[in-house]
Order: sequence, then structure tokens, then C-alpha cells
Amino acid sequence: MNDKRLIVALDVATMAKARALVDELGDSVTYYKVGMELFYSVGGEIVRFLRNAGKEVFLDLKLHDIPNTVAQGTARLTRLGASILNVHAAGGRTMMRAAAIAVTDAATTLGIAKPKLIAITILTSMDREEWTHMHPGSDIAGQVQLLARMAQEAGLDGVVASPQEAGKIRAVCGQDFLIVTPGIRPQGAALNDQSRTATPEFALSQGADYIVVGRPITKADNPREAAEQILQEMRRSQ
Ligand SMILES: O=C(O)c1cc(=O)[nH]c(=O)n1[C@@H]1O[C@H](COP(=O)(O)O)[C@@H](O)[C@H]1O
Repeated sequence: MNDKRLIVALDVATMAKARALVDELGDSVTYYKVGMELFYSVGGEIVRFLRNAGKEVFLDLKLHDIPNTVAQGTARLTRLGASILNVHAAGGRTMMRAAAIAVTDAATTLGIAKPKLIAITILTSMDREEWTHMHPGSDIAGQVQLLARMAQEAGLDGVVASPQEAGKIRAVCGQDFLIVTPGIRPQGAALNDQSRTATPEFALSQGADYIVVGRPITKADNPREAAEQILQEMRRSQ
């Protein structure tokens, strides 16, 4: 069984561990997310390895800096051949617009397909208490909607958000806007450092295009079996 809507977060520190997981998950997983841990350890080699293995890559480096720096950074990352790149919406509309233009220009110059550029709204690890402490008087869902609209207006292809806010984003941003939801936990799974979580079934029912799952698969005693169970749940929710 396979479902391209499942993105597995390859949060390991070495090429050997990444290869072992990709081998073990085999045909059941097509889409992998490469984040800071693995990219900072092994660099672009991991993207090339996954592409050569016929996999798609979400390169999750969460750029957040002044517009010129983010534009130059995303332009360099574009050449690696990932299907999705991301920046933090909190960097602002000007930064997001600069990144969107840089990715389009870089892809055109290289003659490759333009990767989707999406924006993190509010991290799924943030709970209401911490949020209210940092932003008194503001509510998470309202802010997520605002950031998602900002990303859309800046020309981005979509957002990363909690499944708990996916439905609200769909309502304001429409159908033609990618919603990628981490913070996925099958019923009864350990939350780890996540806060605004939901099951795969709930995320898809709220309009998520992709779900991102890390530890519930990668730290399972049997990662392949854990992935297959999630794929079954995804199929039931169709
Ligand atoms: O951008 C992301 O992918 C991301 C955004 C977010 O708000 N929350 C979040 O958990 N992530 C990533 O999604 C993955 C979730 O992993 P698990 O909590 O192990 O399932 C991690 O690699 C995070 O870096």
C-alpha cells in the first residue's frame, strides 16, 4: 500500500540511518521530509540519494531572515531538486514574496520544475499557554488564518499548519492552496514535544493535502508496520 499524501519525517543524524529507514519502508512510502538534523549532518547528498531512489522530497529548513538572505538561500536550495521548500510566515509578506520570486527565477534558469514554496504558520509544538504568554490577547487559530492569507497573497503555494487549524485555513484560502500538516499522532501514540496534534483521519477530514509523520513511524519497533497502519487509516478516511 502507498499513498503520496503521507510524508515521513526522516529525522535521523546519518546517511546510514536514513538509508536503513528508506530501505525498510520500501514501496510503502514515496515522500520524505528532510529537516535540519539530517541536512545539517549530510547536506545535499541526502536529497540526491532520495531522488535517485525515486522518492519525492520536502526540504524543511524553515528559512526565516531578512528578505534578501532568504531569497538567496531559497534560490540555492532550489537547485537540489526537492519538490517542496519552506520558510517561516513570521518573516513577513516582503520576505515571502522575495522567496517566491527567487524560487521561480532559479527554477526557470535551471530549467527544472519549480518546487512548491510553503510557509510555516505557527509551530505545532506551541501550546495555548506559551502562545498567550508571547502574544497576549491573540488566539492561535485567528493568527494561523492571518498568516495563511498573507502567504497566499505573497504568492506562496501553501502552508504548514496543525491539523487542528487545517479546516479554518481551507475556509479562507480555498481549494487551490496546499495544506501540509505535521503534529500527526495516531490514537494513543506518544505526543513527544507536540501540542496541537490530531490523527491522520482527522487531518485529512479537515482538508489537509499531506500529513507529516515522524517518530510514530521512525521510532516504532517496526517502522514498516507503523507506516502500513497509518496508510490503512488514511484509506479508511477517503
Ligand atoms: O515544518 C515542519 O515540517 C514542521 C512544522 C511544525 O509546525 N511542526 C512540526 O512538527 N514540523 C516538523 O514535522 C516533523 C514532526 O515529527 P514528529 O513529531 O516526530 O511526527 C518534525 O520533523 C518537525 O520538524
